[in-house]
Amino acid sequence: MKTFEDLFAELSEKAQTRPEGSGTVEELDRGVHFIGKKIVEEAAEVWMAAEYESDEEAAEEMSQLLYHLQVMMIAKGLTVQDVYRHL
Ligand SMILES: N=c1c2ncn([C@@H]3O[C@H](COP(=O)(O)OP(=O)(O)OP(=O)(O)O)[C@@H](O)[C@H]3O)c2ncn1[C@@H]1O[C@H](COP(=O)(O)O)[C@@H](O)[C@H]1O
Repeated sequence: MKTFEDLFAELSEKAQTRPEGSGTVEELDRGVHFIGKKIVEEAAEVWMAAEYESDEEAAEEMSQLLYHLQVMMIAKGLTVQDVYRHL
């Protein structure tokens, strides 16, 4: 199990080292517009899962939304502190 911070550290490392086969690297290379579309898509999937699917499926969709949000953070050069200061 990974925390939000664990995942952000992992994705940041992937962005630096660019390992073969990383979906994160692929998504970062596709840029902010593509990442934004994934966030919108996953947010809708969270909503639908919360209304019509199991709690487990909703939790999984939420995890995917958090993932794509973190990819956007990295694409924009933002840290977790940059986001936390607004919570
Ligand atoms: N948490 C995630 C994660 N969540 C979502 N995704 C990606 O986003 C896709 C899921 O969202 P999509 O809707 O595009 O795909 P889908 O099959 O339609 O899924 P749903 O429609 O059912 O939501 C997956 O196929 C992954 O490519 C993730 N990819 C990676 N991670 C984490 O990020 C780490 C680094 O990943 P890589 O960069 O690929 O090594 C991994 O170790 C994981 O912990």
